[in-house]
Amino acid sequence: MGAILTTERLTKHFGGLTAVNDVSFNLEQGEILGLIGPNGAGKTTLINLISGAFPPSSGSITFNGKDITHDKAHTVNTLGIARTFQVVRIFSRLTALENVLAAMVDRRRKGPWHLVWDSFFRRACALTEDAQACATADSLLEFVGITKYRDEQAGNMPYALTKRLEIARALATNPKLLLLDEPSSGLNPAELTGQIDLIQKINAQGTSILIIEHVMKVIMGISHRLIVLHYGEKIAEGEPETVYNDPMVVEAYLGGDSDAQH
Ligand SMILES: Nc1ncnc2c1ncn2[C@@H]1O[C@H](COP(=O)(O)OP(=O)(O)OP(=O)(O)O)[C@@H](O)[C@H]1O
Repeated sequence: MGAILTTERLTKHFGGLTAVNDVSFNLEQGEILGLIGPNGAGKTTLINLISGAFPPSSGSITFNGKDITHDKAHTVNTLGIARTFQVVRIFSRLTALENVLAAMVDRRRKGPWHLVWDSFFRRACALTEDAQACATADSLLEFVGITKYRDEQAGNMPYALTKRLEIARALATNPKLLLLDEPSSGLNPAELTGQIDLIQKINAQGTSILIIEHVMKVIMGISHRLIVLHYGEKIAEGEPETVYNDPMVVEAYLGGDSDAQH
């Protein structure tokens, strides 16, 4: 199928600190690629670079054959890359439906008056022109399993379901590549299983996924391949079982003071 994402010698310095150092990898079309490494290894920085949150110091990023190295976050999103965050980012005073609609409005780049959330969204679903948007938002809520909370303020939703809402918001931009930053953090075992099922369901629909995860059960269970960062450098890449047993990885990450949750 070929790579949907390629980084070449990607590097990011923060002052004297090199958070990502000379990292090259491919993410294949339709793949779930796991990104692991100890705290501070550079995982979130790598996702920030790919999603256009800030530019790399050097190196390049190619998405779908296009150089996106210096594209800003909104452009990257428009091209088909969406992300979630380690700490959930949703609008707690908007309902679940409004949260998804807001993500769709962002994507459609409407004028600023569309940002007057209260007046807009209360009427949105009643307007014929936005009926399609509402139908899409409703189907996304159903897809991630939170239809019951459609008209609840997101701030009142259980934590695990806010993580699903954030995924629904990312899917609202219709991504070809989804970047998930610790989608299982803070979830109990039953919720973990549900999260794994959801990620696999998204992938089964053809969306490629790059996932950062500390919960080994999750990352080993769903990744087609793993890459490992350590002090900003890629130290291993390959089949999950092989990487998991790589002595360098055991030494750097899975042994010692690792915070990996088995
Ligand atoms: N905006 C920033 N400014 C300065 N330093 C930063 C910035 N973002 C990250 N860093 C530093 O870069 C290094 C890598 O951080 P990063 O958050 O990417 O690691 P991580 O592997 O995602 O860690 P964790 O698993 O704890 O989330 C750390 O030393 C961090 O303090």
